[in-house]
Amino acid sequence: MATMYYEQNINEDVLKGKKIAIIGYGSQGHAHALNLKESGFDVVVGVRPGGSFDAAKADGIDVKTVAEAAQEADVIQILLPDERQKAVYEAEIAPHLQAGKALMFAHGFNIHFGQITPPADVDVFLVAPKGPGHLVRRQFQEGAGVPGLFAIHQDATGQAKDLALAYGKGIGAARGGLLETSFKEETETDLFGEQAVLCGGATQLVRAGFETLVEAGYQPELAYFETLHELKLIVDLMFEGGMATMRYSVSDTAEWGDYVAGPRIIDESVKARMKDVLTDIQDGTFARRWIQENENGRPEYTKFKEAGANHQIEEVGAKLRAMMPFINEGKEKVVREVATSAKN
Ligand SMILES: NC(=O)C1=CN([C@@H]2O[C@H](COP(=O)(O)OP(=O)(O)OC[C@H]3O[C@@H](n4cnc5c(N)ncnc54)[C@H](OP(=O)(O)O)[C@@H]3O)[C@@H](O)[C@H]2O)C=CC1
Ligand SMILES: CC[C@](O)(C(C)=O)C(=O)O
Ligand SMILES: [Mg+2]
Ligand SMILES: [Mg+2]
Repeated sequence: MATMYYEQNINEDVLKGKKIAIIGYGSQGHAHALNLKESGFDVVVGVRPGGSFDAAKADGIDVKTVAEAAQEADVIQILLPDERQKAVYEAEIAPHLQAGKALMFAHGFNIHFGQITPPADVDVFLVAPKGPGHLVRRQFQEGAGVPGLFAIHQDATGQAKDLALAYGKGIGAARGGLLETSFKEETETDLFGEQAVLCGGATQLVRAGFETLVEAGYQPELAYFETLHELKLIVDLMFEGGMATMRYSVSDTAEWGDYVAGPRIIDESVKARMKDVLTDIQDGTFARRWIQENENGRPEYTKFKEAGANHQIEEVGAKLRAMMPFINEGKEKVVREVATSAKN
């Protein structure tokens, strides 16, 4: 059984009075910084001048360079893209990691795969929300919370676990539940989930369904509604009450089709390939390829991104969503960021 912690089990006083540096103000960074600030913690954001530096300032956050924020903080949470963390850590964070400070992550990639090796006299732990940063922020504002994982890599002060729990409470994750894990388990399961199910699996399933209908002569707009738009509504029901609740709401015809056709699509061969993907994660093959891809200037990443953005489903979807402004009500920030993001 997992060990879970909720708000009522956590005393956040251990983190009160400490200065928390959030390094990066992107998807997770803005959510952690704003949620912690509104939970009464002392937050400084460290980011390079330009893009998100100005966004943090506009949000009323105390913003400094990465080195300045790391220097003045007791707790340093690295919320930069995984592939940038090593370089920024070595140049701007490590020189300010005095004994007794805490170094944090929201994903274990750089510690687990040996990219960053902190000194032994600092605490090292992670608090990893199980959801996108913009939803971590949105749900916090709504009084809800995205659940999270926490793990301790080094406990130099004897306070690492209490600090991690207090931090998790500050960002709202303890409203949904904080689950105790290890860096290895968090890293491998997070990579597997995003590759096989949440991002890779889901987008390929939707894309294959859309293409199958369009290639068979059905209208692309209808195919979009059927395979992408409605997926959110179906998943909402699973989210609210599990698969049984979804199956209760759909027709018996749909439920029967679910039982007989589902296993024809996602069969044992899919599971075998999921196991291959997991093996590549566990033995470091995936990490080595991603690190190498970045060292090469991301040629394949750029090609895949362009192909995805130019797919017909995106063009059709954009037109249909423009006629449904209610979809993005209160959510303009994410949509605007996607439109202008070069992520470089
Ligand atoms: N995205 C998510 O929802 C989740 C992410 N995580 C983990 O959280 C961490 C952060 O990921 P995510 O939020 O996606 O990251 P983002 O890609 O959103 O981070 C962007 C931020 O990093 C800054 N940045 C990038 N390069 C540098 C640099 N060289 N020097 C200083 N600042 C820099 C950007 O600044 P600028 O504006 O100047 O470019 C921006 O503030 C990762 O470890 C990830 O695995 C964990 C759970 C979910
Ligand atoms: C599912 C992708 C994720 O792991 C996340 C939002 O949890 C990420 O790395 O962004
Ligand atoms: Mg994740
Ligand atoms: Mg991830």
